[in-house]
Amino acid sequence: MRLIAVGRMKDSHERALVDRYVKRLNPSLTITELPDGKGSPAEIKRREADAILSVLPDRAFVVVLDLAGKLVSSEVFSQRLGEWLEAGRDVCFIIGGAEGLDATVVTRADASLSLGSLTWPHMLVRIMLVEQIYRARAIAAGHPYHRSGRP
Ligand SMILES: C[S@@+](CC[C@H](N)C(=O)[O-])C[C@H]1O[C@@H](n2cnc3c(N)ncnc32)[C@H](O)[C@@H]1O
Repeated sequence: MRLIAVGRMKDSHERALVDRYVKRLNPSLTITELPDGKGSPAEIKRREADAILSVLPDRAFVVVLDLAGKLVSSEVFSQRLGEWLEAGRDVCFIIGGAEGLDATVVTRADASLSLGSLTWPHMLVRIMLVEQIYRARAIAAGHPYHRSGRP
């Protein structure tokens, strides 16, 4: 699996949180950080989109993190992720920068995921996404990390 994310995570506490989950993931997750775009908001989005699309592997199964994306439970996310992995394509998550994702990236996506209707800073989204990927794989493996709390 891959994660393409705009912006460098400089804060060591944030990096430690990401590492906490990434080091336990199976299959592994490779994170590619892209520099923040420069210029007007529209130019920033277009430049970041060019950079994102240029590093996407061929045949990637692209999942964008988007406010307007699909809202799913952790259990459903676990099931979907399992299906995407079994399909054998390179599952590639994308998190935008401060201006969000350009329409060209959203259009390229095979799936979209929302973490709710609140707007989160992209570094927090990265932390929450890797936790949810870890949780999804724990659910798939029957590991007690996840407790649904509901019948
Ligand atoms: C600060 S947000 C960008 C906000 C931008 N105004 C927009 O409408 O997308 C940076 C990135 O974090 C991700 N993001 C933020 N909140 C999210 C949410 N609730 N669900 C999914 N992704 C989110 C998206 O990938 C977004 O491009």
